[in-house]
Amino acid sequence: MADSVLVAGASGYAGALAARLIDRHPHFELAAVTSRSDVGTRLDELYPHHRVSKVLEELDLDTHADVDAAIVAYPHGAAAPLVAALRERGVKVVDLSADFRLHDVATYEQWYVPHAHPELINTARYGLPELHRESLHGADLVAGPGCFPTAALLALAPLARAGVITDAVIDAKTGVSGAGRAATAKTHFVSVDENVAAYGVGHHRHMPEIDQELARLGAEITPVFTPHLLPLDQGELVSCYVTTDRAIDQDSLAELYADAYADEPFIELVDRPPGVRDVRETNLCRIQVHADERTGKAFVFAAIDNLWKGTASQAVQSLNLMVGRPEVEGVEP
Ligand SMILES: NC(=O)C1=CN([C@@H]2O[C@H](COP(=O)(O)OP(=O)(O)OC[C@H]3O[C@@H](n4cnc5c(N)ncnc54)[C@H](OP(=O)(O)O)[C@@H]3O)[C@@H](O)[C@H]2O)C=CC1
Ligand SMILES: CC(=O)N[C@@H](CCC(=O)OP(=O)(O)O)C(=O)O
Repeated sequence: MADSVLVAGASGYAGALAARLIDRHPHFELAAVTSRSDVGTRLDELYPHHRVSKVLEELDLDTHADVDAAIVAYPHGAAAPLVAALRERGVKVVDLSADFRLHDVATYEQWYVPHAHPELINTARYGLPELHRESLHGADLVAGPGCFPTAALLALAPLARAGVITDAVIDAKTGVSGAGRAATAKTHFVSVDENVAAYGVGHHRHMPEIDQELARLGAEITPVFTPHLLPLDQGELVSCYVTTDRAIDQDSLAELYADAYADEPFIELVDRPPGVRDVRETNLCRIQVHADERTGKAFVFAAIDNLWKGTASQAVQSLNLMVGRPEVEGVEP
């Protein structure tokens, strides 16, 4: 029997895509899509390309919580109360926000806002299946990783697990959809078009998440992380420059990554620099490694689609594991 799934915040970029993936999924049934400002509008009026005809409704827990699972696509801070209400009613949840990613509530509150449900933090699993698959099987609450942490952690995990990283620089580029549906002075067409600029310099909210997850993988470092905004709608590239405690030649580096990702359906190892177009509208992460003889550093480049592998399709990948379905179902490469 199909598992019914609610998508809350479906009028936003990530929620709308999640609704489309659930609607097309062979096992899940899209039970309802909710929003505050677009109630009564068909989702395909807002996003014709997703071709989901369901009408957006105002969230009503009395009716909408009668589902097996939910994807919550609210901004951070707004997500936690809904997640808590859904968990209270026994609904499995993938939360796309940052509310349950950081294990330490003080760190969360330092970088975000006061946390409404800190008691749930330790019940959440980090939804990066390639690195934490076992913990996602049967999980009730999964925190979808940030888009930059997804790409950066997939890029760095084999070296981190090998215990060889002493330092890293993560230079990141992203498309504008990462900022969500509402335009701001920073994301307005006129600001972004024909332009490229760094942002969040020295204080981007994904820093503590990357630090936390790298430490879990065995690299207790504070990497440099700087994102740049590009005039793209979707797509994200991280260029990582890694200092290691020993020399690693190209063959050893390539072998390390080939072994680490041998059975991963969504990781593509390639021998030329990946571009965001190579992975557009897929759940793939495409990675190239380069042992740089001149500097002795390991270079790792990773490209994802921020809305897909960076959030919505990765959420479906996790949801598959949470309910015991094949991991690739509905998000096949
Ligand atoms: N875009 C991306 O690439 C990524 C996004 N994420 C995360 O996914 C979540 C959704 O992001 P995205 O789709 O880009 O954002 P959007 O701004 O496009 O969408 C946010 C959604 O939440 C609703 N919403 C906004 N404020 C509130 C509130 N206070 N209470 C309830 N609902 C609210 C909005 O609709 P309405 O105002 O009508 O209710 C809308 O449906 C965020 O937590 C984001 O950080 C994570 C990784 C990547
Ligand atoms: C272009 C742009 O602004 N991108 C966003 C990406 C946010 C994201 O991945 O989501 P979370 O907020 O859920 O971590 C940013 O840099 O904040």
